[in-house]
Amino acid sequence: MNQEKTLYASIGALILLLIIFASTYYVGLVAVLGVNAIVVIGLAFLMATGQVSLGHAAFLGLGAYVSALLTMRAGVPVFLAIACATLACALVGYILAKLTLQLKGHYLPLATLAYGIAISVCFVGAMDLTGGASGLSGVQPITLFGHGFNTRETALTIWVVIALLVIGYRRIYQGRIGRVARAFKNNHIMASAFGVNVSTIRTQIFVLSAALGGLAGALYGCYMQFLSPSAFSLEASINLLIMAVLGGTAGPLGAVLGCMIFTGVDLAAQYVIATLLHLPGQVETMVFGAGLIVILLKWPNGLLFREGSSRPGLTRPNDGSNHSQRPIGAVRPPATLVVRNVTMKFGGLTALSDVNMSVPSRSIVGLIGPNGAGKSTLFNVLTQVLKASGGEVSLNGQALPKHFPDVVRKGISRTFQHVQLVQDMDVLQNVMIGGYINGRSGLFSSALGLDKSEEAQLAKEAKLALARVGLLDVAGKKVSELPLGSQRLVEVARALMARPSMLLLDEPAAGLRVAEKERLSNLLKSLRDEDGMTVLIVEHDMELVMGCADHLFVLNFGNLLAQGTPVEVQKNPDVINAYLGSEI
Ligand SMILES: Nc1ncnc2c1ncn2[C@@H]1O[C@H](COP(=O)(O)OP(=O)(O)OP(=O)(O)O)[C@@H](O)[C@H]1O
Repeated sequence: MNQEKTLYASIGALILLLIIFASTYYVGLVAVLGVNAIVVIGLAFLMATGQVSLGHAAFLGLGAYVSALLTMRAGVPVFLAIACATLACALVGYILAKLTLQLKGHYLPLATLAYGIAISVCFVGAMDLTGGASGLSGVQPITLFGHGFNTRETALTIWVVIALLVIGYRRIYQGRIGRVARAFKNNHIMASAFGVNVSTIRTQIFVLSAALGGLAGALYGCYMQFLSPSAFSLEASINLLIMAVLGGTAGPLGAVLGCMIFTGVDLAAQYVIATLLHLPGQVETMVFGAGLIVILLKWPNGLLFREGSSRPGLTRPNDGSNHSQRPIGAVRPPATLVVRNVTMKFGGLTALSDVNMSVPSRSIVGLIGPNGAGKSTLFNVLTQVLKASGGEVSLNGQALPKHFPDVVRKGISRTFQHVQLVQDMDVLQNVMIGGYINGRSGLFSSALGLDKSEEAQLAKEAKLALARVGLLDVAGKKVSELPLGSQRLVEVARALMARPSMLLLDEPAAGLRVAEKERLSNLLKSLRDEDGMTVLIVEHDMELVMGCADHLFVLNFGNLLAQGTPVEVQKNPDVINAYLGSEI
């Protein structure tokens, strides 16, 4: 049994023992702990994708009131009311996501703070419905076949829900959507370049976390049988956030442990601050607030479990198959790229000026030039990461799609000048991100475990891609453990996963050793000759470029200075003056 499973088993056993043998007071604590854990599982995943919510207690309250009112006022059966409350919160979450998730920087947490406060104020204001500040009593417990659940049965139900959620969320984290969601936290341009619609996935994950808030709230109401708006205040939201930060964002286990530790510390703090020191309760809030600041500053990805896990079994580098024998790609028709009068201006700076270029299919074409010549800018225009100020680019006679996540679907895959890998993820998972567009599974199919064969196929292809760049033996290592040169090759493997017809490589040889460069050169030739790919490469390593390119374009100050075969370009006096000097 691995460490994670042992922890799960220990937590499960501890909770079960408490539910069976502890006094009702402690069983109640276990129930509330479970309610928090349900919200925090969603909140931690939200944070893993780079989003944060300072108002999640609002969903807890919304779920609690909707479920309670449906059962009390409309006579809806409890389980149906819980489902309705969950759906209602998902709907509100969707609307709020649409309104707020486009916000950048500090504006997003501020917006979540605002709706958290606004919704909790409504709980107090809607006196007729919620009972206002005095609260709502007489909420129905969970009832099955006429039997109302007592505290122990309710706590057990809550923890059964948690067990199911943990299973589902663990699968989501490590499935197709979870993988890219964890990747776009810091690299949303990279994720988009592999076909990920970042805002759609962000919305889905936010909606899911809001729904979990609603579910938790409904269960909370059934346990407490009394609702007070103070339980869903800003302070409650901050406490939930502390639990999520404590547990870390690497998976649901951290979320559950974060809640357990928070509850333990809370009980201890209450004892020390109130009983021993006789200080008012607000001091405890201040201590927790200060704790949150320290943790966020020191461990921004959480304290206990941070990124770095991958689905067990997928990262075994050697499964006995001969990876190097199988070709990758070649599923698309050969690609021809034509660039007409492309101009790119950044304010007053013209990075590209009327550039014309034709890249024939099944060729290796080099794009060279001094620093600042506009090479990377052209790459970004060719993948629609940047919208050209003028001119047009066509692939096989058709204009490029307007949205850059769609470009990879047309067969253009790329690497980046500055390596854009998820440093804390292992190499195999990073490479699998490149195959995103070839998969279909979504959040629910992952949660239900229906993506196993797709994931296995993706892992197989990722190993094949790694074998082609000579890095199969490091598949299970974290990317951060690899030297920069190897990281660049991992990026090449990831780009191959999209099964491109055109590969754009931005300085892939930077940091490579001689033997690795030779391997890269052979790989490029084999991609052209065996897989029928077109390769466009930006590179300062002239030995590599001259050794493998069929044709070269030379940029200088955003203008096309020259083009021709490597031999022609090397003899061109303008190119020698501007870039090559007399070395070559
Ligand atoms: N997002 C941006 N905003 C403003 N200026 C930019 C931006 N991106 C690039 N530039 C400018 O455009 C010019 C071309 O830059 P680019 O990175 O394309 O050159 P390059 O040929 O790739 O250089 P290098 O070989 O050093 O990577 C430079 O003057 C650069 O400062």
